[in-house]
Parts: sequence; structure tokens; C-alpha cells
Amino acid sequence: MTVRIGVIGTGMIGRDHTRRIAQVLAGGTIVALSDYSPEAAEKVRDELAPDAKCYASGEELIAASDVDAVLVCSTGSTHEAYVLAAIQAGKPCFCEKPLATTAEGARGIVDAEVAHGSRLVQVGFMRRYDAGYRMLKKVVDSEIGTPLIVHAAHRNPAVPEQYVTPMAIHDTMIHEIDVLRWLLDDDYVSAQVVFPKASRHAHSKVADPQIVLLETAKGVRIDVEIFVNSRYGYDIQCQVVGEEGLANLPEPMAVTRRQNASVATPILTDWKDRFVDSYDVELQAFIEAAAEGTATGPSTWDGYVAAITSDACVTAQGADGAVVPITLPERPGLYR
Ligand SMILES: NC(=O)C1=CN([C@@H]2O[C@H](COP(=O)(O)OP(=O)(O)OC[C@H]3O[C@@H](n4cnc5c(N)ncnc54)[C@H](O)[C@@H]3O)[C@@H](O)[C@H]2O)C=CC1
Ligand SMILES: O=C1[C@@H](O)[C@H](O)[C@@H](O)[C@H](O)[C@H]1O
Repeated sequence: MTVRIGVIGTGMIGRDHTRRIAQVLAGGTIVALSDYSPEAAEKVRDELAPDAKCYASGEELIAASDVDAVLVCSTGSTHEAYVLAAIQAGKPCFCEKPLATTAEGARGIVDAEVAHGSRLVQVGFMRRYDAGYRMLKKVVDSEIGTPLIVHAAHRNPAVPEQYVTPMAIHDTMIHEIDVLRWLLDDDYVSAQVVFPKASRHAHSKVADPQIVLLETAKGVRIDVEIFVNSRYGYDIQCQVVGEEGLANLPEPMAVTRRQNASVATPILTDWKDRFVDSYDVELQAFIEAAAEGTATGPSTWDGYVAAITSDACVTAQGADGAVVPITLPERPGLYR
């Protein structure tokens, strides 16, 4: 079966996901597009999916009888309503992060999916599909003993003026929030944020860098440095310290040069390049599950837990170094 897919939001990532479904992946075809700006949808149609129909609204696209599955790639604040509409229509739905911008909104999606009775939603936490993180997880699961500490860093070269302090959590660190939970098979119990001396390259509305300290239910201590004006590159680091050894996330493949009396390895500068393969793998998994009328991978529950944790971290940003507890409700059977 070829899964007929509609894409809502044809900005940067919606366009890129349309390209991969139209040109790279197997088993799916783009039949529908919609964007708040009709020209944006038409442009993507003309460039990548000439047979797709453009819809005036995401709701109409979801309701269309020839749309089997939906990709929600619009601005974060619009995700919740579209995902709820897709569940209502009984259609598999891939939702880019965040699942919702509030924990309450994400809880509503959990409740709707539980009421539906089976999984329909995959959240776009693509790092779980990254070959490097998967290799790291294998080692953490079996070779370095019980994990004790994680040191992580998420560094971007620069961010635009509209990037504000809470975005370091909601937009950027949300990837670490999800992937470290998955890596350790654990949940968070508290968050604390401390601010080092600010970089002179940071805009006035973002405190940068910042360090988020998380504690897990099993007692692991995690420090995540978020530095979005690091200047030098897009750099994702993750080191797990275990009782019997230590494991590092592999660096992206790059040619090392020995030249002019130095050894040099280039570092990526654009996040789109860093996880390009993982986006392919996550969407291929979505297409295959959608063909069976279901969803796999990062779930609505994972999106909800990420939202609860993000909210706690944002509270911690304003708490003058105080530790903010994180309490999770009981996990419904659908997600066990
Ligand atoms: N997994 C990942 O690594 C990444 C995820 N994202 C997420 O993807 C989402 C989109 O991000 P970008 O593509 O970078 O943003 P963007 O700003 O380039 O595109 C968003 C698009 O949504 C459209 N839009 C806004 N409101 C809408 C509505 N109500 N209905 C339909 N379309 C609407 C806008 O017109 C725009 O074309 C965000 O939630 C972002 O966090 C973005 C980049 C990377
Ligand atoms: O999701 C993403 C962006 O929105 C965010 O701004 C970047 O920091 C992340 O690394 C990228 O994966």
C-alpha cells in the first residue's frame, strides 16, 4: 500500500520532509499540502509534489478522503489542534516537536489517543533514530555498567534576535530532554538551571549560555550546557559515565586533515546537516506504521513528558538556582 500523505506547514522543515517523502523514502506519496500562507504551500507543490492538492486550511486537509496520514510541520503553537483533529479522524499523524506548547495541551492529546484506543501519533524526536545515539545506547545498555552521570552539550553557532531565554528549553534542549530519557530508560525527578557569565555575542533577550541540571528517578545526575551563540559550529555532545567505564556519542563523520603543522577536523555549522539521516529513518518508520494504521517510536506520552519537563526547566530558569521538582502522572497502559 502506498500511504497518501498530507503535510501541514510547508516552511523549512515541512518542505524538507516533503522532499524526503517525494524523493528519498519508499511507500509514501504527497497528495496534499497546506500552509497558513497559501503561496508557501503552492511553492512546495510546484517544486516537489506537482500532483498534490493545496488546501486552504489544515483541518480541510485532515478531513480529505484521499489523505491517509498527516505530517504536522507548522509553527509549534498550532500543533495541538491539528494533532487532535487527526486523532478525531482516526488518521496516523507525525507531529514535529513540540507536541504541544503546554503540558496541559499535551495531556489533552494523550487523553484523546487513549480514548481512541490505539497509537496514531509519532512525535518528531529524530535523535532516537540517529545511528550515533543508537550505538551509544547499545554501549550504555550493556558495556559500561550502571550509568551514574551524563554530560551533554547543545551548541548552535548563533540564533536570531527573536530567540528568547525559554526557547533554549522549549525549542533547543527539548531534544536532550527526550533523547536522554530514552538513552537511560529513566524519568526526571527535578531540574535546576544555573547561568554562567553571559557571552557578549548573546542578544539582550537570551541568557546564554545556560546549564540545566537534571536528576533522574534512578539517581543519575545530568548536566546539559545549552550555548546557542557558540560561534564555532553546531555541536552536539553526550558523554555517559558508568560504574565500569565511559561512553561518548560518536562525532559526525568528517575528513581529518594534517596540513600546515596542524591536525584539523571540520565541525558542522547547520543543524539540518547533523541529523539528516535520522530524519530519513524516522519518517520511513512513520510511513511503515501508517500503512498499518498505527504509529511507532516517540509517542504522545513521550511528547507529554517532554512538555512537563520543559515547563519545569523554564520555571527553574526563573527560580534563582532553586531545584524544581518534576512529578509525572501515572502512565496509561497504551504507552507501557
Ligand atoms: N526535529 C527538528 O530537528 C526540528 C523541528 N522543527 C519544528 O518544526 C516546526 C516548524 O519549524 P520550521 O519549519 O523551522 O518553521 P518555519 O517557520 O520555517 O515554518 C512553519 C510554517 O508553518 C506555517 N504555519 C503557521 N501557522 C500555521 C497554521 N495555523 N496552519 C498551517 N501552517 C501554518 C508558516 O506559514 C510556515 O510556513 C516547529 O515546531 C519546530 O520546532 C524545526 C526544525 C527542526
Ligand atoms: O529543532 C531544532 C531547532 O528548532 C533548534 O533551534 C535547534 O537548536 C535544534 O538543534 C534543532 O534540531
